[in-house]
Amino acid sequence: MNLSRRSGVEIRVAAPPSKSLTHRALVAAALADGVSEILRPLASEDTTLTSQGLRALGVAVEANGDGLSVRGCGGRFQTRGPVTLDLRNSGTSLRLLAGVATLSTFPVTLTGSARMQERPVGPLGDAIAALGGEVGYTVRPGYPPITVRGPARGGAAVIRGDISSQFVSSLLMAAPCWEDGLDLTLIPPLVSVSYLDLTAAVMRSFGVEIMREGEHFSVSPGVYRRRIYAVEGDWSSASYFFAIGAVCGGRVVVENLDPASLQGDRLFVEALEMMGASVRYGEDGIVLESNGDLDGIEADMAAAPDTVQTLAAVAAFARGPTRITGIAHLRYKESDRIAAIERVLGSVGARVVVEEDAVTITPGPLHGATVDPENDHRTAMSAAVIGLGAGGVRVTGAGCVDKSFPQFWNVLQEAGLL
Ligand SMILES: O=C(O)C1=C[C@@H](OP(=O)(O)O)[C@@H](O)[C@H](O)C1
Ligand SMILES: C=C(OP(=O)(O)O)C(=O)O
Repeated sequence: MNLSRRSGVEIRVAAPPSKSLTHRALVAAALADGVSEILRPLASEDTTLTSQGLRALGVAVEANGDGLSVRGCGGRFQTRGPVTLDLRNSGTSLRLLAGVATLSTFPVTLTGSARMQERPVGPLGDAIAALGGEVGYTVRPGYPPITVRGPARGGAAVIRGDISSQFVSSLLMAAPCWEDGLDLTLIPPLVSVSYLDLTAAVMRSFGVEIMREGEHFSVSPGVYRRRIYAVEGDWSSASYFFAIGAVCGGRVVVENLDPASLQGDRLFVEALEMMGASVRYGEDGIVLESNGDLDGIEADMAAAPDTVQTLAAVAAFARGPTRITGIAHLRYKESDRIAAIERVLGSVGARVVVEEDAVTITPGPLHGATVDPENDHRTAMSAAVIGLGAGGVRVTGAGCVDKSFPQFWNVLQEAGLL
């Protein structure tokens, strides 16, 4: 994909449905006591992997118009033998399904791409074992492939919070179906905490009880109630459009976003405001205006990991350095995203200094480059932002956006930006 420099953009786009909420709604509906309807789910590689995984566990997930109809299993998967799930590159699918695999009568092996086999799952495995499940690893302890065998009783467990919130979401979502529910204590520091709010919100909307006090969660044994669930728009996917407005200058309107959303990536537009863009929550969308003059900032992005690369891309266009903190856990994503920031921004002329938990980006005269996103969708989409701001950027392997946002390049084309 070739990106040329644009300035003074005027675009109106709709955010695609939320990936995180689609995964969660599928899992909750699969555990519920009847047929649920999921309206406006995200159609993407990763959410399809969650649907396929649930089907392999015996749950009927069927297209119903634009939505999905899910016949819940009532808390026990009716498997007829051992199951192997290939969740490819989807961390959320693998981690969420590892917890609910304790609800299968037969062992479930969860595996994925070569990169997925480098993404940790050990703290989740240890917690499942402490709660009464059986856990084994066939290649490397603590990494997929992981085999989970239920039943788990539930009860009390402790888990570290600094690697991935998905471990916690996984235990929380399975917990209502365990005899003793769950009392879970998280060991700080906590990363990606906003995703735990999303998990709790979806669980509550499917009728189960979950309480949080600081670092402590408790979930009572209970039943997910079937329901009609409409998926709101995705603030992470929307970040690329806001970023384009900020670096190119002009006016960008993004529709289909809830201004009161619990999604942590809502923080991203606040970062752009600090950099000098103006943001208004209008009747028919979120409106960003910018004259392209941006200041460098300091931002703690621990709660919003998926927009760190978008912010790093914008930082390359600011007047001074930007320091982004709270990001050590980006090393465990689809790629090592701290290395990706250093590599991509370095290749277009910005200077990047990496620390254990931070990066500092110092803008320089920018020039074009060929960017290989190394199969990381967020690297590809943030490279598009750099390309539209600086020009002369070619993104190879552009199809990797299918993971979370298959329409990304089409939306740019329809907006007249390609
Ligand atoms: O639970 C979720 O839906 C997600 C949690 C985050 O991961 P970590 O908790 O591993 O940081 C985020 O990066 C991922 O894209 C989606
Ligand atoms: C990290 C991501 O997803 P996952 O962990 O589900 O692979 C992402 O979408 O940026």
